[in-house]
Amino acid sequence: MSVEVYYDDDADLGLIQAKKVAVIGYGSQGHAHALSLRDSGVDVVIGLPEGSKSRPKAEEQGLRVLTPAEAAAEADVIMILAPDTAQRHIYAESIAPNLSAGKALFFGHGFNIRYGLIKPPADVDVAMVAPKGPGHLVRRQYVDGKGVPCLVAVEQDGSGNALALALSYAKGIGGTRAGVIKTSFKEETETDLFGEQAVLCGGAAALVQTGFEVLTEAGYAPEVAYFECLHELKLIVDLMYEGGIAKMRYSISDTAEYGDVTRGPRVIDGRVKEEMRKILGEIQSGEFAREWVAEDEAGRPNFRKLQSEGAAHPIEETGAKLRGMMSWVDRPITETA
Ligand SMILES: NC(=O)C1=CN([C@@H]2O[C@H](COP(=O)(O)OP(=O)(O)OC[C@H]3O[C@@H](n4cnc5c(N)ncnc54)[C@H](OP(=O)(O)O)[C@@H]3O)[C@@H](O)[C@H]2O)C=CC1
Ligand SMILES: CC[C@](O)(C(C)=O)C(=O)O
Ligand SMILES: [Mg+2]
Ligand SMILES: [Mg+2]
Repeated sequence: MSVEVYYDDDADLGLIQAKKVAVIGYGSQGHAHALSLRDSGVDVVIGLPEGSKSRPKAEEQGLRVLTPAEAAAEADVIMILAPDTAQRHIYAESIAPNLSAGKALFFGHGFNIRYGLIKPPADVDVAMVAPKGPGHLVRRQYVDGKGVPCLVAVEQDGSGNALALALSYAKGIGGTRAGVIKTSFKEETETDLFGEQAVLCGGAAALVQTGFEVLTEAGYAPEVAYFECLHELKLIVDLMYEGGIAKMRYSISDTAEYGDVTRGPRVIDGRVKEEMRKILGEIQSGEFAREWVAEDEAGRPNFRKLQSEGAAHPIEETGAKLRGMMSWVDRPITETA
């Protein structure tokens, strides 16, 4: 199945420049979209509740900040970049009353539409521009003249022009510099959740922590284990990013490559693949979404406990000490780039 990939020449920045855009939320994605759209010549307003800790950050950047309802009322395009679990409440209280016919409702991830938590009226555009990368790097890449690839999708095309508008928005945040793939809300949501759970975040973090534990429990120095299992992973993944697994294997020693092809499949074996299939099934059936919404509504007790355990893992203390010695690595997260 071939996909459509759009680049700078396929998108007209003028479409989004002609609209007023409300970015609801100013966190990882919100600050990146808002600042890059503004730098692309778009009229942007931020929607945040009174008392939000993000307000001073947006105001320091010279952005106009209103409440979500006021921002939605002013805007032609409303991009929701608040936490997924908060979006249905923000929509009901602040956006729906201000979502008149002809406006566009945009998302950075399809969770609330895919699982039926938000049901917009038929006379508005509903589209998604979902960067395939963390917001702080979306902004950093834009500033550096590069871009993070994005997915776009159109759920409702009230105007008949929703795809062109989404592509224009994607160009405004640098996405079309790297490539923008047209997909559906369903495909984006299910693949994004799978990727972050099984591979990018859940899988990778568990792999790193487990490797670190095996080495340190066997008596090796935590510092050596940290460099081996975490720090060097970035350098190995950099080669994969540049030229695939083939380029990584070209650069490593043949001893490493032999160990890679004979031992890797013993670590990530049939049982792991079967578990990945189960995780995908929970995403497809809506089980994960129901669990996450219920956990959030209960005040996130299990999530908070697991977050604390992760933060207390010995690899964090070792890493903090070592990164402190490498000024180029210990780079603060900033919303001001
Ligand atoms: N993080 C990422 O890189 C990616 C995220 N996404 C998607 O982007 C969306 C935003 O995620 P992310 O950037 O991580 O979110 P963050 O948690 O980083 O930021 C959320 C922002 O929303 C604000 N907020 C919280 N409650 C409300 C409210 N009731 N009304 C308005 N604003 C509110 C927060 O303000 P305060 O400071 O006051 O809490 C904060 O500014 C999600 O749909 C996510 O799935 C997609 C791709 C990657
Ligand atoms: C990989 C995590 C992510 O999906 C992302 C940065 O793309 C997220 O939801 O934060
Ligand atoms: Mg993602
Ligand atoms: Mg995600």
